[in-house]
Amino acid sequence: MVTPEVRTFGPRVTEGSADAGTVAWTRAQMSAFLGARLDPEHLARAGAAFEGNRLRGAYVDPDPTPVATLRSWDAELTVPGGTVRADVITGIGVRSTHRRRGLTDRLLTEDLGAAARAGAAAAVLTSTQGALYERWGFGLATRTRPLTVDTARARFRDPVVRGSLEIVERPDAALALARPIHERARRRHPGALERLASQWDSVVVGAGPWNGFEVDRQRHVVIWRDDDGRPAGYVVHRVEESWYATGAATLGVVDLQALTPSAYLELWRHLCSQDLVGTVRWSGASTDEPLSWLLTDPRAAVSGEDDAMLWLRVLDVPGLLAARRYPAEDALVVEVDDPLGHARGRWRLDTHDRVAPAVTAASGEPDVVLPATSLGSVVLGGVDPRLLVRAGRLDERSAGAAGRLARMLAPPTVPWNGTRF
Ligand SMILES: CC(=O)SCCNC(=O)CCNC(=O)[C@H](O)C(C)(C)COP(=O)(O)OP(=O)(O)OC[C@H]1O[C@@H](n2cnc3c(N)ncnc32)[C@H](O)[C@@H]1OP(=O)(O)O
Repeated sequence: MVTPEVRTFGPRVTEGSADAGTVAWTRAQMSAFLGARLDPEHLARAGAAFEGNRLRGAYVDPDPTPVATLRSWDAELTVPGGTVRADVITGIGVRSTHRRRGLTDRLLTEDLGAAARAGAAAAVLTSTQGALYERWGFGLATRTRPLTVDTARARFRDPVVRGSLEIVERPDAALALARPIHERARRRHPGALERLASQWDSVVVGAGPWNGFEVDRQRHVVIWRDDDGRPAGYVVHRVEESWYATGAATLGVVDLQALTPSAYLELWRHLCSQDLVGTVRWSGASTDEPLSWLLTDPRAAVSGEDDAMLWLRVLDVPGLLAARRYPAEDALVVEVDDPLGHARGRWRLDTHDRVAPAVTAASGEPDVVLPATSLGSVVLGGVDPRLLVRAGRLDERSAGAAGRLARMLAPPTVPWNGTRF
């Protein structure tokens, strides 16, 4: 059997058409995900949407179409108290005739190696399958928890309406207002990512390669301004089940970002007070939404089952640990086991200086020993190290070390990534 050759390149689009390599790569990736068959115009749009990304493919010559694909790019990832550069990975797809031959392993191992050499502190992905990515050192770091509101029961405790709302019809105008809000909001949530222009397209107009760039005309963007007229929150929503049969539609929240408690309250008041709406549902909500605390009847807002969102793979342990801030002053020696090598080692994490935590190579006995997957899960603060001790996934070598680590890693807000990719 011929061993496929791995090639990496950037997409090229000139005068409205994508080059042959970009077209073949995009077609292969769409087909691995059972996606839409794109015509040349849309292939060029897909290529343009991938601008600045790394396209990796495994090729069996002379076939110009790769049998396996992977796409990645650099983006800022929020960590508690700061940001790091992360390698964002998506589009891993293998032709059905070439599965289970180690092609994902090759593409992913190469991508992680290149990202580590280029100085990325971590790699992140969202996954179609939960059992897949731990073998490459990814740990589940953030979750979402769907929120469903019965609008007939939702009465807000605070009757005073603040600020003003604007329904922005034009997508470019909506984007110009929403983007700066998101840029500030994402820095408050460990696990949040900077968005590519193409990701904004999919949020605001609902168009992307997966649906043949079909515009979702059900989407509406509402901006909230404070009493001084400053934009401080927005919601993108769409009707999921029409009011036509029942007189009570289900409104889906696509994205909601609020910079202040008032922005959050007023956006939800708006969502829940519309005529012809019986239910509001946000599948991508955080696991600590304050909504039910704003209502006279907390049970008007019901939370569903958690879903896995962001998987994180640490590539640079000292870089990542030194970039975040810690609410507790302490010092621990942490040993990380990593078959791929990127995170392997023993470090002393000293957080006595709250502004400049020290991470140094250590030779003494470790207080905790954990695999790279567990480090990926705890490093943003979304998973308590004591839970992983109970699950046999973190070894506490000195008494109470997992609790001390939990206090050091506690995040300012629960990690949340509201952008699936
Ligand atoms: C970040 C993202 O892009 S998520 C999207 C993932 N892609 C998809 O779901 C599209 C459809 N599926 C596919 O294209 C492929 O089946 C993939 C990408 C899931 C796997 O690709 P393959 O090339 O077959 O994987 P590869 O042969 O490298 O297998 C590597 C390891 O993962 C294991 N593995 C492969 N698929 C799965 C799976 N679905 N669930 C659990 N383990 C799996 C293999 O058994 C192998 O394990 P081993 O190292 O212990 O032997």
